[in-house]
Amino acid sequence: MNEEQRSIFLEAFSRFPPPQGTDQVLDIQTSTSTQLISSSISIMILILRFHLKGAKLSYGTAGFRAEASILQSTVFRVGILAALRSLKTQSVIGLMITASHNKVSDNGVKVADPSGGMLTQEWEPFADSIANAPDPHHLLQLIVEFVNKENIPLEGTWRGEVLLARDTRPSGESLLEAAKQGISSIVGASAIVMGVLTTPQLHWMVRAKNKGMKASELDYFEQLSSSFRCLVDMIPQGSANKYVSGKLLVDGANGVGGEKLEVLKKLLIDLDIETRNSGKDGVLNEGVGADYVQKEKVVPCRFGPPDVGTRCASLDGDADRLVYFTVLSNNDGRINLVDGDKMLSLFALFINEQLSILNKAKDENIDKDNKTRVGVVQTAYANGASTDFLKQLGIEVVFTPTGVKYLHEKAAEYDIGIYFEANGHGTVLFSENFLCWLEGRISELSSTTKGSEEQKAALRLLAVSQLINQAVGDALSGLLLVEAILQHMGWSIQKWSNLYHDLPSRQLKVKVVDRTAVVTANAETLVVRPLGIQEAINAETAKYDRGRCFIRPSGTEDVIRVYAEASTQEAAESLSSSVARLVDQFLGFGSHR
Ligand SMILES: CC(=O)N[C@H]1[C@@H](OP(=O)(O)O)O[C@H](CO)[C@@H](O)[C@@H]1O
Ligand SMILES: [Mg+2]
Repeated sequence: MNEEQRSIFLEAFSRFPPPQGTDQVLDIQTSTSTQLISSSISIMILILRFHLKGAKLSYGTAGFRAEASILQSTVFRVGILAALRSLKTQSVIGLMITASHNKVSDNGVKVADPSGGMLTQEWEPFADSIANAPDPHHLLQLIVEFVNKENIPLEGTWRGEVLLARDTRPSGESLLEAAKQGISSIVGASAIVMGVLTTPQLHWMVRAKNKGMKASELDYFEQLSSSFRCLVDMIPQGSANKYVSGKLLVDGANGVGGEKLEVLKKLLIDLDIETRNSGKDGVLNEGVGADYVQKEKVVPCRFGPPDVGTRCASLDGDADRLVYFTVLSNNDGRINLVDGDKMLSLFALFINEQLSILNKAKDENIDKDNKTRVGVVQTAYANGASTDFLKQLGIEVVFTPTGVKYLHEKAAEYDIGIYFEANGHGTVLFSENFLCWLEGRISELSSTTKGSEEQKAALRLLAVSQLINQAVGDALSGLLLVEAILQHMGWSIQKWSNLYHDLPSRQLKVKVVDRTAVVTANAETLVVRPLGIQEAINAETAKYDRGRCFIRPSGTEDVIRVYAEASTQEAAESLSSSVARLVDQFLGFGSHR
């Protein structure tokens, strides 16, 4: 045992004295490296303190989520995983304590990889197995095996570094402490507490830090505000009109997003924002927030008739989702929703416009080889009208299963990849190659045709790449991009909303005996098991004009989700109910709503 490990051990030892019999477990490490043997003593002591209280957990689509009081042990274990990931990649890793749009008594934990993206899917089985290890013996054995299998270097000079943050949930502080203990229990990796942040801020910082860029919270705000300013400064004369210049009302979901928007707002001179539900006197996600607004299609608390016609936006609990809406004038609390699909369409239009200005002057032959590959990524939940609209623009549209980890991966294959889930989580990714080409083009144009439209288009694209979060979907950066583009186009929210009209749709959840009995293919649009159900769904769907319907097991709840679209609301309701009945018939009794 070297000096450093000895001090880690002694420090942990003094805080968490070993219970009786701990020395017996040391046998299982005898075949591993000396580094792990020595640090395993302190890990074991900590494991005993953070013992799992009997819940079955899965890393799922967005990390572990559960009732906060049972999460101490899980978060501690994810801390160990984050430290190992940092050692394996020799890079800074992120660990976020949040349960996003879930109720305030829940919490969760997820890991950001060195790129700032989600934890690699290859490590998810390990995350599941350590989260569910029944006892300290088992847990330590899993860690030892994994370290050996992955050849994780425990003996180098790099000890690992994990940036830690949490949202505003009251349980966050003690869970953050558990994460810190987990992180430092592995050969003394450093846990750097960033405090209360939005999820995308943490992902942004991890990415920036690993790229050797400025990575503080102030740097984040400065990058967002200066790139926004840059876009606004290049708005063609006469474009910005009175429809856009009005106030923007933002529902902060009583979470971290509202709080951060208040800070960002001070740096924005070109935007009049009023934040409501910023958490001072309301409950997180209760009758507020992007998930509530998008799923229920009703106004959030503190919005109502006086706001009719005003541009409104709603963030979710950890500010990685954003939707826009307007309050309808018939005073029944209903809204006109402008969702993730419409944001995607707006971004695609703007980017396409800039690319065509930029490429106008290019030599036809060069153009053929250097054509910028723009791709749009959606899921089966995207409204069919949005997909038609995008295809009409001549844009390549591809589909992935639900979950941003899939969309992000696909979008990264393009020069410019735009992805959004209908619920408002998404971003625009620019490839390194494209950015390199763009910078070259900007300097070329600066020396030949400075101030030209081509040069401005190139500068706008560069500013978009700096404004929109390159690590993960980000409500704050998404909001600024929407606002900049609306000002650029001189569009009101109504004009934006009228780009196309959503097909009426309906989502239901059906409780079944075993949701894993449903196996899907083709980006979740076809059911291959149980046999026969897809044919039955097809027969129902065929009865409806513009009917489209699919089912899939949720990755975050114990339900089968049913999604139906049709030419009228009544038809969408009817199709979804018939298919929910089919789910009951094939998969056991249940109730749906
Ligand atoms: C229909 C729907 O909104 N599904 C959501 C939801 O996943 P499910 O697997 O459908 O439960 O939570 C995911 C994580 O937040 C999000 O990525 C996804 O879009
Ligand atoms: Mg969220």
